[in-house]
Amino acid sequence: MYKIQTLNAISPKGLNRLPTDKYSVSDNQSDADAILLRSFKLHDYPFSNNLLAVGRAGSGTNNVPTVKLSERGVVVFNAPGANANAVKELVIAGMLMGCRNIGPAMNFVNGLKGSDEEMHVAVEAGKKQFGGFELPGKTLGVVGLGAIGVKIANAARSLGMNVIGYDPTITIERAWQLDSDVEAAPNIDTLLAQSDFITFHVPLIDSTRNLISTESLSKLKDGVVLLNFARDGIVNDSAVLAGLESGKVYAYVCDFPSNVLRTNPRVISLPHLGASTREAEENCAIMVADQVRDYLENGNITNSVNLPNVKLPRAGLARISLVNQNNPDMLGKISHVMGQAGINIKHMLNDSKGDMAYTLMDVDSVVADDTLAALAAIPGVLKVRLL
Ligand SMILES: NC(=O)c1ccc[n+]([C@@H]2O[C@H](COP(=O)([O-])OP(=O)(O)OC[C@H]3O[C@@H](n4cnc5c(N)ncnc54)[C@H](O)[C@@H]3O)[C@@H](O)[C@H]2O)c1
Ligand SMILES: O=C(O)CC[C@@H](O)C(=O)O
Repeated sequence: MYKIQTLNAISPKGLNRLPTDKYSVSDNQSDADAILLRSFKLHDYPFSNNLLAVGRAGSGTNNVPTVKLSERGVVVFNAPGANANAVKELVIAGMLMGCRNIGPAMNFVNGLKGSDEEMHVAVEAGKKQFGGFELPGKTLGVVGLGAIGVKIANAARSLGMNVIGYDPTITIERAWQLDSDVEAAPNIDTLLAQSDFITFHVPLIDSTRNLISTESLSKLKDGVVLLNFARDGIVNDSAVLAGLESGKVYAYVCDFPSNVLRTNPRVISLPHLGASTREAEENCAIMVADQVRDYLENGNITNSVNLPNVKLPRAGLARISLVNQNNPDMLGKISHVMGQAGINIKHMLNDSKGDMAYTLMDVDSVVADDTLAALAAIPGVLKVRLL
């Protein structure tokens, strides 16, 4: 029986992929084999020695201590693209809310008093304060052209906007998906200087902190609509406040409220709602549950952030799965142990990602415990399993 610890509400559509005869799923599990979570901050979590996998039912993994888990040979999965449409739709809504002053206009109406007739008079007299502007012909700058950024860039093109994107590590797959009229910015400063709307879709890492800061704010046009549906910290809240006061920033729409900005009338802060649709929650949970199950039962890896994709159809009596450091001669040492045990390797697949490597071997012999112990004793081998 595999033990699965859930640390956030994971859609039952995903949990149902883990059959109850093989999986015990609970939010209070000891010695879990795998953890499923969304935004739970895992950095100080006491991991069990049994832990094999962490499944992030979402895209960002900044709440997961991936380096620490890699050192323990734990595979970290995420669900790339599974919530991208949900975020795209909210960003398009955010752009429209920002340029049409929906927040201040709703506050105005909510504050009206008197009869319906008196209200109609106040509405017609007051509405001029909330006149906005339209999307066609304006330039949207998209920072980060991954699963979400590409969808937003393409949607904005279909709404008649000019789109400029910046992503120094865009993948070939994403570049193929991008509308050919999206312009590539040579650097972020060019994007900041040309855009009327700017939206961020990058992971929170050292190089993406404070992409909007007091310094970068000066590079913006006047009256820009800024959107942050990526992570808290990518846009500096104090810089935005200064921008709102000076007129550099027309409106700020974000998924990460703070006390500095929450009550500002030109700010729309949402409670981290980007991925909160029924469809996105189901997509993420199904994707991550399937990936974790395939790893636990077959050793196959799909969509891991710390290990390579390795997938081998089962063929043989037994399968050995090894997570190891990406050091020279690991395969030589592994093959030597198998040879010493007189075991012929029927199929073998090995690949690496950064400092980590992974090996799957199918064999037709019974594998004794001392062979597994000899594999585990190879310096640099972090996890060995017989499947
Ligand atoms: N608000 C929400 O609920 C919500 C939902 C999903 C994702 N997110 C956040 O959005 C981020 C992006 O999600 P995604 O699914 O598109 O991820 P993704 O991995 O598909 O795309 C991220 C892109 O950012 C690019 N990038 C990295 N550093 C960059 C830099 N310095 N400048 C420009 N581009 C850079 C990468 O090359 C990649 O193409 C996630 O990491 C997560 O933090 C938030
Ligand atoms: O799970 C959520 O609600 C948020 C997920 C989102 O932040 C992500 O990075 O995918």
